[in-house]
Amino acid sequence: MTISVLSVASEAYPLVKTGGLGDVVGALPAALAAHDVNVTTLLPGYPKVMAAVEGAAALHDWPDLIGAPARLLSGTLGGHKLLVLDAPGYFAREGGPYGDGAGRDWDDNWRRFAAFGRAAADIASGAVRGFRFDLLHAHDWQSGMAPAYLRFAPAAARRVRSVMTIHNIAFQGRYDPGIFASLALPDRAFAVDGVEYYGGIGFLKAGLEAADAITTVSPTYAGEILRPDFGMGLEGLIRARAGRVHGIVNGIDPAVWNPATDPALAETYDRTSLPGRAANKRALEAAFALEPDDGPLFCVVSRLTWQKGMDVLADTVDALVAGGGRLALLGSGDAWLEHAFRQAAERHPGRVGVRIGYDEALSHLMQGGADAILIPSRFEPCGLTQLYGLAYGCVPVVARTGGLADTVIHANAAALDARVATGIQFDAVTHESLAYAIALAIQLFAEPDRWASLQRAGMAADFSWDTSGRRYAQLYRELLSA
Ligand SMILES: Nc1ncnc2c1ncn2[C@@H]1O[C@H](COP(=O)(O)OP(=O)(O)O[C@H]2O[C@H](CO)[C@@H](O)[C@H](O)[C@H]2O)[C@@H](O)[C@H]1O
Repeated sequence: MTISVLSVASEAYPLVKTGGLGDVVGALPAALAAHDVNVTTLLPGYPKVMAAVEGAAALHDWPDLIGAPARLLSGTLGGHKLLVLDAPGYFAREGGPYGDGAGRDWDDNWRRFAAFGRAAADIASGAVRGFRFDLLHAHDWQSGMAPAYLRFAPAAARRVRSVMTIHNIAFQGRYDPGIFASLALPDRAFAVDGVEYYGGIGFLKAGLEAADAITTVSPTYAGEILRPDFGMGLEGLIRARAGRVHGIVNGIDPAVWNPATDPALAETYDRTSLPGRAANKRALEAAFALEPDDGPLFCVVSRLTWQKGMDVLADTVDALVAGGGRLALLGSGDAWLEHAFRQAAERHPGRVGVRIGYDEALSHLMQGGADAILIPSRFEPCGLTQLYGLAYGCVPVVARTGGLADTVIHANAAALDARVATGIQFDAVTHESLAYAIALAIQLFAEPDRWASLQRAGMAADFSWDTSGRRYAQLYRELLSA
């Protein structure tokens, strides 16, 4: 039996992406189609998303959706069904999906994403003629109210199952209790097993409490968030619902991330033609004004934040250069970290190149041209850049946490001898252990056979969506038969 799922998210590649959430939501429809699951994606009508549904006729109107009018439009996303919530009062703004160009969050984010969640629940439960879904799958706090609205719908409404996925627990959508009156929920929803969260309202909390199942994006992280240091206030709830928590690792979309076909590369290559990477290394050096040489070239493609351990990396750049390495960094985020990396580039001209900003094509060239990618995250639900690194022969050097622990095989002596190692892991996110991991990478790089073995083993690993798509499909079926 084919299952129809409404996937509800604030980002989906290629229409809107600020990070890994966009990649995963963009890849899910194809990943699940192979397992007899029909996915329709619902996105907010940001200007770029609206451009993709230009001229579409309205399928439904909400005269007053949590305080502003909205309509529903349809289009396609990579050949799969797309629904767009056109609500100009909420989404027709310049800037990013969550804030203005200067990075300040919009003051009315609670209203924007409450409206989004409300619309999702209406659509899933059949309020829009022509649409009927078996299950609603919500991603991150921006969609967290959708399962809550389903749960607190009038008793007569059709029961629709729901799944809440945590991609990043650090962002929780936490607001003052004063907004409750505007959410159009029954009074009983303001309760510890409802939308109430430490005296206020929690959007992610609401979704986690209401959903029939909770998933996160790696098995290790699913275990970590039971603990206070990773659960960030939600660990109690997650422990209470532990029987419903599943860790399903992300895959990568081979149509977008494949070094044999990638149009962003200077030269395409595969596992049998690794020397083809040299042309990409030269192009990368040119793009970052680095001295061309054959020594180890590290890269970073990351949000510049505490989560990603970028403060520790900033303290370790000098050691990396002193050891004979070079660094190309692409990222944006906290102003003080952007400043620290700009200064590092000034200290080490030709050895450290920094590009502050967001550049999708350049991120592909970095994976295709750098020798290793550094990912010193303090927590990492799954991580995608290490998966791209593995697929591209750009050896990941990662903190042993979350999905990084699950997807990289550390180059210890036994793994190297068995030729199964795919990268380097280190334990504590400190200057000392990161410097040690970088030194180990430089040492292994100096042994070309060993290094090529790391690259080839990584490129041979299977991170396609096939296995994970099957697991989501299985979970949906279990929930529908319960
Ligand atoms: N400056 C830049 N220019 C171009 N591209 C850039 C960029 N900065 C980052 N990216 C891209 O954004 C994505 C980042 O994805 P990650 O999974 O590594 O982390 P993120 O924290 O965003 O995702 C959260 O959700 C995902 C999805 O579940 C989890 O894997 C992860 O652990 C979790 O923190 C990658 O595609 C990367 O290439």
